[in-house]
Amino acid sequence: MNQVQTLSRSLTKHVERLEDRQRPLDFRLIGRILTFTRPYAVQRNLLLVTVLLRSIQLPALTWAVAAVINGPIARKDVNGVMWGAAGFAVLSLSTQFVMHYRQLLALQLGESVVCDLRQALFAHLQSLRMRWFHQTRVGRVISRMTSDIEDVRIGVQEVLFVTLVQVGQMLIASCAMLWYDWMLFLMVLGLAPVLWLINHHFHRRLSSDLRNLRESFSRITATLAESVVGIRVTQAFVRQDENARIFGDLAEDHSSYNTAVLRTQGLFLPLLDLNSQVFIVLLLIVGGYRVLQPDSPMAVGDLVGFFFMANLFFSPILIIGNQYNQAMTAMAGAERLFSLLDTPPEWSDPKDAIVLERMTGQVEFRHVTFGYDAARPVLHDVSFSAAPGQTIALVGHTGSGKSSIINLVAKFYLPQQGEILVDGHDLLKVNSDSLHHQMGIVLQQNFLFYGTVRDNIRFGKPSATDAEIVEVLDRLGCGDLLNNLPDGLETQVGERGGTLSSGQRQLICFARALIANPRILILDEATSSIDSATEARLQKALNVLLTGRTSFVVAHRLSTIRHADQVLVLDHGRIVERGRHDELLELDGVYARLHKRFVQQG
Ligand SMILES: Nc1ncnc2c1ncn2[C@@H]1O[C@H](COP(=O)(O)OP(=O)(O)OP(=O)(O)O)[C@@H](O)[C@H]1O
Repeated sequence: MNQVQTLSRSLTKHVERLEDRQRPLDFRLIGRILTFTRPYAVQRNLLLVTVLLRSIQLPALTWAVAAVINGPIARKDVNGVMWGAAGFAVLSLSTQFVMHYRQLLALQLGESVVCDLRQALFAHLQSLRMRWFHQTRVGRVISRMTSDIEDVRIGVQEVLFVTLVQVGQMLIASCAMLWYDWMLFLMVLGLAPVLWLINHHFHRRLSSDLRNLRESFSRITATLAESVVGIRVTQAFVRQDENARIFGDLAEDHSSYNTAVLRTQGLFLPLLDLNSQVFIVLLLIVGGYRVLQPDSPMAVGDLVGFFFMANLFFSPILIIGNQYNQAMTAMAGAERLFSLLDTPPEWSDPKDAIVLERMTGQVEFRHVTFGYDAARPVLHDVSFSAAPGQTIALVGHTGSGKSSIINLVAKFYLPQQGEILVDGHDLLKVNSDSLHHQMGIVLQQNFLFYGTVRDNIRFGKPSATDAEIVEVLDRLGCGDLLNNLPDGLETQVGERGGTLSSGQRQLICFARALIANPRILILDEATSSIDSATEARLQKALNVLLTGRTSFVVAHRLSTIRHADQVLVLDHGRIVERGRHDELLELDGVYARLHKRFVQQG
């Protein structure tokens, strides 16, 4: 198999993992969506009234035309025709009025439901624990919030009420046809399933063609995105021709699916039309024969009225077919949305959780064993104690368990065995918010949110004034940082802080942590290399940040380790050495070897 086929295959696999776009109607799900309309019961009930009126109005309009033809026109009664036309005009005006309000109310109801659903989903997402976020792809979370909710919105705003109007219209048209001529009505009833079957088959085929089309489009966009992001690698490895060939294949693939969609539409739409024409021919023959009978109870006007009603009976079949398709899409979206809403957080604080008032910052691990997957522990029987105000440096090879320890201190995960105590309280029994309020975290990636420098620093203390922010920056020895920024505190940091240098980003993260004045500080030192002047600055700021609080530092700088009260050396999830820097050097073990490498690299 050549490379083009391999890539296409792997992309196909990726796309095959796309979630199902449709699922059968499920009244449990529909009921659940409808519970979101409860706060808007008045609006929803008014909407149902307009739906009822709409289903009556269209047949009534048609009936009025037939009545005028059959009555005043047949009698050549000019006055009657004028009154009839006026009556029709009034009825038609009221029809438009009701249609306007039906659409408006449906629009408002759909928007309200979607807005509430989005908020419920966002609040729920924030309550989920770290493991869920690690296991779930961001794209999936975003599509819950966007395309799935959008499908539900269309379901509420359009599908539900349009279908009700159409079904109502069909029922009333059926009654009218029965009244005009029950035999002709039976003929119409016989044709309805044929039309429904053709329509259903058409939609199924179209839906499968459209799915192929969507998937091929996803392959194109995925390849395009990769090509743009990875252009440097492409050019460096002179892969342009190869990539162009792969892209060409995908583009041809997409084109063939597009043709298939058009071919399906081109085949079925005339077929549906033909079906209607056949129906008209049959109705003309049978209806005409019945009217022409000398003792026929059916007048010409009745036949005209019957034609109109038959049209009102058949046109909803096509519309309902379309809506049915949309409804199945909404079902798939709703099912995914609700299954996310029903995902419980991995754990919750006990009801009587201890609220930590003012912590001293004493932390103790007692025989802690932990694994992201319980069957595969990454920390084994870890025990240590950190006195208030101490700095604990975590050192070890990559994957040795340093970040896992800070994940446990921060109560992002719970251990499988052993206990973690803060101020003597088992973390399991501690109220998480009260812990997090007194905890500061500075991560390696320096995550900044979209907004200004001020917004980002205030994240640590929403009530902080500008004076407090400036004071914190001064304490960190980086007051001049603001002068170097184009708009001072007002400077936009761009997406993820993209408009700032990595040193500036780190300082802002330090300020964000310091302004909250945490009792426990967690710091994953950045490994990115920065110039020595910035490095010295960060070190000074770091010393300020660490002073007076219990700190856990995943240390990458020798100076941080030297100043630590305790260095914990990890190897394959176990603490293999512990002590101060000098003591560990004397041991001449794992740490001494790591140190040698540090010094050589440094
Ligand atoms: N979210 C996760 N899900 C599953 N396994 C994980 C997760 N995070 C880390 N691990 C695994 O746990 C082990 C310890 O990882 P950890 O991140 O604690 O190491 P580390 O010492 O901080 O490494 P580094 O210095 O590279 O950041 C590794 O084997 C890693 O593959």
